Amino acid sequence: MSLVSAQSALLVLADGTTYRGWSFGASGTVIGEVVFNTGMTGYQEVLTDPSYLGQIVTFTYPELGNTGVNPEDEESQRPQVRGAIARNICARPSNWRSTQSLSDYLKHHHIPGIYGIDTRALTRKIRTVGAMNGAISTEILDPAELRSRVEQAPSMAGLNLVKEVTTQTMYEWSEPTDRVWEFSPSLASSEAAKPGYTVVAIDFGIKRNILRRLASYGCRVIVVPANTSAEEILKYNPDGIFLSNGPGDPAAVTEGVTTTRELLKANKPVFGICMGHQILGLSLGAETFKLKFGHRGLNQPAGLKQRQVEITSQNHGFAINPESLSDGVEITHLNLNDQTVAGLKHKSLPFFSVQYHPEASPGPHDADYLFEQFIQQMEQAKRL
Ligand SMILES: NC(=O)CC[C@H](N)C(=O)O
Repeated sequence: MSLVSAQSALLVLADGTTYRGWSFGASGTVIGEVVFNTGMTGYQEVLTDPSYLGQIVTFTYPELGNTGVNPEDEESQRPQVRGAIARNICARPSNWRSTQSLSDYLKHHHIPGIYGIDTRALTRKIRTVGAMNGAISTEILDPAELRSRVEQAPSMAGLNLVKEVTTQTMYEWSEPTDRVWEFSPSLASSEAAKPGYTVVAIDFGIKRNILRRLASYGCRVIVVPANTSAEEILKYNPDGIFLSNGPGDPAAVTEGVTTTRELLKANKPVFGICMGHQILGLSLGAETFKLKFGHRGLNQPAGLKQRQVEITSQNHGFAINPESLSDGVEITHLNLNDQTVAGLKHKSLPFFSVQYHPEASPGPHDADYLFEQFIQQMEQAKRL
C-alpha cells in the first residue's frame, strides 16, 4: 500500500479561483464540472455512481478513505467521477471489508484527486457562484495555464453522456440485497412470497443497488441499452418499465425521451429515478432546467402531501420546471430545502417517478417504499 503523496496539485475553477493542495490517486490533468456532495458516508458508492460521469466531486466530509474500498460497494464496474477533491485523506484504511486504499484504487483507475483543500470555502464558492467547470492537475501548476484549459471544456448543460455509461448489450439481473444487509422488515423476516414480475430497466447509467432492490422485491430485471426501441422493449412483455438514473443533461437524451413517450402508450406501470424521473417528465411534455449548484448528499428532505417527510439521498444538477407540467400530471414530492419538484405521478395512469434515490447506497432508507409501490402497480395492472 502506498501512502498518500506530498506531490503538489492544483485546482482551478472557471472563474479563476485557485486552490493548492496535494495529489492522491492518479497523476495528470482532468477537467469537469466541480460539484459538492455533503454525505458523511459512502464515498465509494458516490465515486462509482455513473450519474457523476464528467464531474469532479468535492466531498465536504472532512476525511476520505477511512474505510478503504471493497469489491461489494461498487455501484458500477468502475469509478465514474472525473476527479475527487478532499480536505484530508486517510492513508491507512481500517475496515474488515477493505481490500485497497482509496488512493491506490483511484490510481489504478487513472483518476486524479486533490487533498488539503479548504472544502468549506470551495463549497461556499460553488453555492454562491453556481456549479462550474474546473480542473485538477499535477502537471500544470500555473493557474492561468490550467484555467485556459478549463475554458475550452464544454458546459454540462446540453451534454448527452448516456452513451458512455449505458450497457452495450442486454442482461438479466437477479441478485437481491445481501440478506446480511437487508433492512426492510417484510423482506428480512420471512420467505416473503416473491411476485416474479418482469421489469425492463432502461439503462441510462444505472446503479447496482437499484437492480438489487428490484430483485429483492422479487422482480426479474432485464436491463437494456438506452437506445433500445420501444418495440423491442415491449417484446419482453414486461409487467413494468423502469427508467434509470444517469449522467449529463436529461434534455439532451432525446432518444430516451422518444422511446419513453412511445412506451407510455402501452399504459404499463413506469417508475423513474433521478434521470429516469426527468425523462418521464420530458416525455409527458414538461421541461427541465439546470439548478444553480444541484443537490448531492444524504439528508435532503422531500415531502408534500405525505404526513412524513422523507430524508433522501440525492445526486442531481437538473430538475423539472413545475410550470411546464401538464394538467394530467401531479407533483407528489417537493425538495423541502428549495421547493423544487422531487416527485411526480400521472393522475390516471400508472406512471410515477422521483428525483431522489430510494435505493440509497449511500443514504437513508426512508423512500424504499417506492419500490413496493411499483410492485403494487404491477399487481394492479395484472388484475385489470
Ligand atoms: N442521478 C441522476 O440520475 C442525475 C440526473 C441528471 N444527470 C442530473 O444531474 O440532474
